[in-house]
Amino acid sequence: MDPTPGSNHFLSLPRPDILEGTPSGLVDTTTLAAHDFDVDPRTGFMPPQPPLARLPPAWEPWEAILDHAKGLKMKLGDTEDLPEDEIMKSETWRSHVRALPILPITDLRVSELYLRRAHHVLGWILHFYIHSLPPDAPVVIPPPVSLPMLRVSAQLQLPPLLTYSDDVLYNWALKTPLLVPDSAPALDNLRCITLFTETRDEEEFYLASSRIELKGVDALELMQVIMDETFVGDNIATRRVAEYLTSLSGVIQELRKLLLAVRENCDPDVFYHLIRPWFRGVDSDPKKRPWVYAGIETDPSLQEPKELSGPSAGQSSLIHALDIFLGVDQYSHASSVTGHSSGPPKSAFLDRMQTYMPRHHRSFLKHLSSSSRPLREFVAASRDAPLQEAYNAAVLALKEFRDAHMIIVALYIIGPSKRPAPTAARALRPDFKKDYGDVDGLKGTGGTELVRFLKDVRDRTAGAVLAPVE
Ligand code: HEM
Repeated sequence: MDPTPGSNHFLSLPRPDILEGTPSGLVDTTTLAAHDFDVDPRTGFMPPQPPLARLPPAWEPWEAILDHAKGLKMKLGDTEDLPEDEIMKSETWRSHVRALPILPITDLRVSELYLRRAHHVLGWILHFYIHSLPPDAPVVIPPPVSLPMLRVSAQLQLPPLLTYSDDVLYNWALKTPLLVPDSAPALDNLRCITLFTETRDEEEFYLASSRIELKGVDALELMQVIMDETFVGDNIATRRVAEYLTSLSGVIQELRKLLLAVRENCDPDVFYHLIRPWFRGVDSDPKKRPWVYAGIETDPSLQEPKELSGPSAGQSSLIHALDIFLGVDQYSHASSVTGHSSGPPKSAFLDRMQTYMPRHHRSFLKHLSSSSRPLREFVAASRDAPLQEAYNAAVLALKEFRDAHMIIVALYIIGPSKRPAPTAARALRPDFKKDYGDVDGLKGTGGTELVRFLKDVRDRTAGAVLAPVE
């Protein structure tokens, strides 16, 4: 796919260097829809066209070494009783990574699509490298990966490791070509480009999120029309907002179903033992090893990375958008909900996760939260019982989405970590202490003390429900 299509095309305008900024008076042309926060009316936070699947030939060494890693079906470095030939196989691959040339990224900066693909490829190499290391080896990312990754990440304003955008938003292709050109892909017409394990389970894990993102377009559309109506604000608008909110509850219920459907093709034990450890960031490493980006000291323009949590759907802009739009974020994003009870102070987990989102999506969320007519205030001020009921139903639908999410977490993390509990999938609201014993030490890939954190966010979501109109 040529990311510079035709000399008179919008995307062919020079991409402003992100570190230097857009010259004053000029629009941000880093992506076609940058002026629209890169949110597409057909595909939402997913790009409307399948993401670039290969970099130009100058960066073929990265693509080739990633292909090599995928083909080797490497095992996790901390696999118990790993046979000697597996240890040698991954060490040989890592020695090839260390021997790569340090490729310049200057020419990648012409296109956001090149940079996205570079972050994806380097992120995957970096995680293959770190998580295939023997468990006691220090984590030192060699300069041929660390330096371009830091430089690409600075351009994209993302942390230098895999993010949700690498494994979900920009990790798909069409199974079969679209029947109607430029339409949104059907939910069952997606496949993934890059996987750690080449298993259907891993692909389904990412695609569950992709489907939620695509279905979420209906929610984004409703948010838009509701916002328009709240600006009108008369009686007819109030009635319409109530109707749209009822539709929004229906969409959130659909998202919940899509989330629960991950159980159809993703096996919890395969996920927990074989897939999930590849995602670990620095704060979910059981050995608490620091990550060293070797060579960083040779380039004064680079900064020591501060955010190194592994990819998590907590980085999905869609769920954040729902929180913000419904006014739930003042509860769920409260500064006390950090996901950490010990260690250095952290900011609210969900706010921290926004630094892992593509920057245009981050700006979209900022724009949404600075609305001069916040929905929750509009509903509270209306004293209109049907409107309030419709609003509360939407908030509760989001809480039910989080209830379902806890079922998934019980099934995919807590169960396998304590021996599988066959009833967990069917339990509506698992009693964690009773069913699984002490789970306080379990960490999410985002580094959270996951049970306490997820329960806290779920319970706080319901905190936004408005008291009935008297
Ligand atoms: C097998 C599937 C899944 C598992 C095992 C899982 C696990 C987790 C865990 C452990 C966390 C805690 C934060 C962290 O440390 O990363 C989390 C957070 C989160 N996950 Fe998932 N997740 C799954 C699928 C999804 C999907 C498909 C979505 C929606 C796109 C989603 C949305 C979220 C959100 C929004 C958070 C932040 C907490 C919140 O807002 O409630 N998850 N997930």
